[in-house]
Amino acid sequence: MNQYLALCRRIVDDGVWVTNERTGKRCLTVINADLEYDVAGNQFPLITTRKSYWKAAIAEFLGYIRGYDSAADFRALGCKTWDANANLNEAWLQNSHRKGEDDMGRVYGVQGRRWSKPDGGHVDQLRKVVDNLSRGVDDRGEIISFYNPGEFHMGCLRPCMHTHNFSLLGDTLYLTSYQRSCDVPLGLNFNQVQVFTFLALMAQITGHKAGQAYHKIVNAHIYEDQLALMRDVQLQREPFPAPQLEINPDIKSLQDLETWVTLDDFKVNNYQHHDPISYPFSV
Ligand SMILES: Nc1nc(=O)c2c([nH]1)NC[C@@H]1CN(c3ccc(C(=O)N[C@@H](CCC(=O)O)C(=O)O)cc3)CN21
Ligand SMILES: O=c1ccn([C@H]2C[C@H](O)[C@@H](COP(=O)(O)O)O2)c(=O)[nH]1
Repeated sequence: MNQYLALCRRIVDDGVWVTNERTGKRCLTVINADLEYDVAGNQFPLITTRKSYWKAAIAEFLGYIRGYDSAADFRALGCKTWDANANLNEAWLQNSHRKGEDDMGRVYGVQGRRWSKPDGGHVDQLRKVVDNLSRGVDDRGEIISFYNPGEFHMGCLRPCMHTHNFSLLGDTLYLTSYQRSCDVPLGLNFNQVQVFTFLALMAQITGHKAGQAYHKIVNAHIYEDQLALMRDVQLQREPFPAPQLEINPDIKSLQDLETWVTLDDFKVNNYQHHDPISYPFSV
């Protein structure tokens, strides 16, 4: 939690105003942030200086794991975060690749599970990583990349957290995740939960101990209409100790994640938090 607050403070104190063409808003911006999560010690990096909707964050990630491309499928899991980008983003609404209501196009999970090969067929990146790690193999390329510039025009948004790189040292699994663009008041709440949970889940289904997760962010920003709430409300609050994440131990394979797992298979224990803060969202 302290590293999150330090990043917020750094943006408020040292950030530079940058105008963003896509949203038409100015963002207070810093470059380069390195966050680290103690998955081994189950220090769940949930924001405590406001109420954080961690279930929606896990649901969103489960949708990526399943390769979903429809905001309706995300809603069915308990996550509304793709509604606006799928249905209110003017450029995407005009795009001939959009297949209708709720379609997100070839984003995130579609690339992770069905990356198109130029000679036909698809690559299932996640399946390959799970299979290797389950055999105790780290080929130094256990990478899942959602970043496919050749298909950006076929999706509603370029991926923000775009690459997840797993590493095995002995029987301990590590994860390094890369993010090109980060909405610190809203998106990072979710992304911290997702990086942590991804490592915890992958360790569980491949039969390894979880180590640390490393989260590397390039452009970290606060939108102009979020700044006062962050500076004058959230940053004035004292954080509580980190809660713990409990995952149903019956989840044992990628197939389990693809078929029967729901949000009821995740619990957070000892979550103490301050009141909710409703930050504006930019489409
Ligand atoms: N501007 C922007 N920021 C983002 O963080 C973001 C995007 N766009 N577009 C794609 C996804 C969607 N994500 C989102 C979208 C909405 C919330 C949000 O509204 N969160 C609220 C309430 C969530 C709930 O009730 O479930 C929050 O207070 O955290 C968070 C992440 C993250 N991404
Ligand atoms: O997982 C996510 C997804 C999105 N974001 C934020 C970061 C930016 O504020 C927007 C995306 O806009 P771009 O113009 O494509 O950079 O969404 C996030 O923080 N986390």
